[in-house]
Amino acid sequence: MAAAVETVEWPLMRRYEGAAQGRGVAADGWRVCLAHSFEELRQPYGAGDVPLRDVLRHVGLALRYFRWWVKKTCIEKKTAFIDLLCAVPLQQIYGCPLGGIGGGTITRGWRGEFCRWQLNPGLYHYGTVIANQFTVCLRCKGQTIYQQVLSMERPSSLQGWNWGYCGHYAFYHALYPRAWLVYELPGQQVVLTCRQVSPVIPHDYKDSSLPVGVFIWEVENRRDEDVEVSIMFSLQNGMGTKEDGSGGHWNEPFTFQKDGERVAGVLLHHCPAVNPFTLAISAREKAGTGVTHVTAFNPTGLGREVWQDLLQDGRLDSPAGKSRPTEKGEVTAAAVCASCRVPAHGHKTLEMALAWDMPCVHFGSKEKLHVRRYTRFFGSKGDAAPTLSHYALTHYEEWERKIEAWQNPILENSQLPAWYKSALFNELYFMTDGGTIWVEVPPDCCAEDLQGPAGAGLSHLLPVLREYGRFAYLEGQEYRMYNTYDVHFYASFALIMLWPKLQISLQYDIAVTVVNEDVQPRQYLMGGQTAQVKMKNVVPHDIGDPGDEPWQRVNAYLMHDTADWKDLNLKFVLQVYRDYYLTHDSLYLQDMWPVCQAVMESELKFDTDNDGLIENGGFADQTYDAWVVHGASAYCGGLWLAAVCMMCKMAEVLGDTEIRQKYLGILNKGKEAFERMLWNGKYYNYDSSGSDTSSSIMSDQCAGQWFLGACGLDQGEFEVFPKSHILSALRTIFEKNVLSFAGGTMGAVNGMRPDGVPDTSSVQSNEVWVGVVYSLAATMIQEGMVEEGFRTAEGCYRTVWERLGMAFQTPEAYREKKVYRSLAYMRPLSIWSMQLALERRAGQAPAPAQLPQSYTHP
Ligand SMILES: CC(C)CCC[C@@H](C)[C@H]1CC[C@H]2[C@@H]3CC=C4C[C@@H](O[C@@H]5O[C@H](CO)[C@@H](O)[C@H](O)[C@H]5O)CC[C@]4(C)[C@H]3CC[C@]12C
Repeated sequence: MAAAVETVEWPLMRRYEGAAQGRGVAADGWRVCLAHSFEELRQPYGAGDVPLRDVLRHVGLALRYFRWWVKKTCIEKKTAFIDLLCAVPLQQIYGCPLGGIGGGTITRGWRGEFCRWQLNPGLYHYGTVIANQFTVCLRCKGQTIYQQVLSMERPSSLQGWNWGYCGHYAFYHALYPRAWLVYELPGQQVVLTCRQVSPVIPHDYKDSSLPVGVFIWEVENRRDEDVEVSIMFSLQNGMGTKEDGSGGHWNEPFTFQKDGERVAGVLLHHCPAVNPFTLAISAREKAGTGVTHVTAFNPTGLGREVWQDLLQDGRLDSPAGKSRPTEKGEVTAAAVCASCRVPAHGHKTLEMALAWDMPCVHFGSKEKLHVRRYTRFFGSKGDAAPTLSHYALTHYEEWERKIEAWQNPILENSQLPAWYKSALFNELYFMTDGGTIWVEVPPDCCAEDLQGPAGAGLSHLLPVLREYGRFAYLEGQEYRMYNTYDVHFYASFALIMLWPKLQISLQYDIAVTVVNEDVQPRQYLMGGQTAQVKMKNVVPHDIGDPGDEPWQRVNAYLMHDTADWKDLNLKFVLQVYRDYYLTHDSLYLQDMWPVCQAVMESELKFDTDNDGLIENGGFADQTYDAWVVHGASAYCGGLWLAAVCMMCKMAEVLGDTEIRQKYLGILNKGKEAFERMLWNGKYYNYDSSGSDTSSSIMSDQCAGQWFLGACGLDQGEFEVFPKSHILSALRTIFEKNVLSFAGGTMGAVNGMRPDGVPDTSSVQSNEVWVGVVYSLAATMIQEGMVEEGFRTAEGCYRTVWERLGMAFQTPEAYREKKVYRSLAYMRPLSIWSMQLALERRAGQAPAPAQLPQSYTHP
């Protein structure tokens, strides 16, 4: 047993028996031995986990939901936007997804499997396609000495292949958007390192949109003789759904040459009635590297012909011409093989790619045809797979240089803990694998088409959307709503810091919906009341369901009527100023200003006693949508004061003295009311209702301060919350919600009673929300509690990535024991606010925006 790896640093490497470290593997990231298995298997939160009191409280909701679910799934034959009755079972298998932003994703597992598919936008198919493999063939002196599928599986199909690779000799290492698989080939003195690269590059709006992934195979020959090495990449035509056998799919070999660079491979044309696409597997031809192929084979049979073909000479037969279209019930696959000679004690590289071209997409309703972002560079005819493959294989080195230039300053900072470096980059997987879609605005589209019937009067809407397209990502893979806004508030830090133009574009889309309405009546499931889908002058909950027609029909969420939610409007105002502060985009600020005023006007009606502070409505009227709030509250009241403060600041920047005066008056009154009604000497009470749990300690009580601090609006004339109160509240949260919960090892519980027992008054007060914990950690860092901030966030990372096996599917929530809720969720992207807080402390954050010339005070 070599076990040369430090197991404290890599707790998931205990079973590693190899000695190889691989070639060029990053020093930081998430590392796991392929033989590892996670001991704790959690369950999705289900009806059985609901305490009797909550059962009684939610019985009406349960009945209404059940009725709605039956209608949706059994009568309309559609899937539910949240399926509480059929949760996706937890599989502890996922690794880095392949693909850029918004062109679809194919996730590989950490054991190398192709297992999670999101080619139809926002709609996931979970299933490992067994034919999708890399196989290695080694030949010495003209004889094949070793041929092995690089998979631990022993499937019932393709039994003519040599399966069952020993996982103790391989490990996986992820540092998104790259990942490495290191295979020691037992007894062969050959080490293979497969580096997987996707084009996810901050501030890049071209290559980051491409639906491609590259696999660079580094082959190390430690023998005293030369070895001929072949890597075969096999792929099924389709995603492993029943559609693969629907007939009419076909494959064809291709070569593509440009600027003296040549790639060769096979195109797999997949031809369903809706959203047809072409997959391409390919390799780069260069001196000393030969590329061969099998155009079509049966992946459901024994696979002997392909196996023998490779075994014979380390090459594939390479027939010319295309395959015939498949019959109904028939499935087809193809393979590409790259081969080279590696000298004794030498090293060689083989470069392969997977590209997919689904240029035009329909959502579930099939009403509108959308054209993906990458088509502006590669065309929308559906013939781009060869050029995409060539582009990927000739540009990945440049992508890696850019990725390293972005990541290295953080990775090389010895002050930062290793787990944080892994968390920061790996959590970014959701930017592409959040059901993400990035589409073009049609060229014939005019401002009126985009602004909706009410005409939003946004002067730069059209140029922004024309230049940068439209972007949407899901609340979660299991919560199928695009751009859920109360949650995006947390995640938006990743977007504004890395792809600011996409955040600006998303905000324009929200602004349009604000001024528009949808008067269609419907019943809301939580309260049972009937109200219209979307009211004018309020921010929607979400931009729609990809199973329907997003952008066109917003507010897929029908648990509550969110026109009465207290946080959505405020979160719009807070993001507008934050975005302006970080981008200095004054045109954006000017366009958003009337919208901010409109939503704040709507919000003012929630200040029923005119004390300058809004009140919650006695139901779960904010992002904690199953945790009731009465009267003034730390969470919404704090967000309100922060938004009022930002209204003053924006009015100042824009020279709008009247509005500035108005909100200054509200701010002064509201601050006084907030302190009087909620401050208890140690922290801000959950709410002012005086109920049994109104003195609960909410981990998110400083959310307003979090945003103010991120925008440098937390001191001097802009000090909204007294510094001493914020520090005392954060210390209390650290002591109670973090250290007194699960021994301080699982992050912060949402609600804690002052006596150190979690608040079980609602299903959500008793949960840890990973994204909230990362934002809390950022707030702590902003306030100088750096160690506490890292300790708080570390609990979540270690729980999710190291203990529960939920890598690349970080859930919204977990409890101390047994259950989790909503896998692969948007909110944890808030970890990027920790990075912003660290950069601000180090003096690297952008300078505050200057006043635009035309808007300077008179
Ligand atoms: C009689 C039955 C056996 C008792 C059943 C009780 C259940 C009906 C409820 C118990 C737990 C409830 C769910 C808790 C969370 C939910 C999430 C929510 O959607 C999104 O949640 C985010 C918070 O996590 C929020 O920020 C986003 O804006 C929301 O889009 C939808 C409701 C629910 C699923 C909730 C439903 C009812 C229970 C299952």
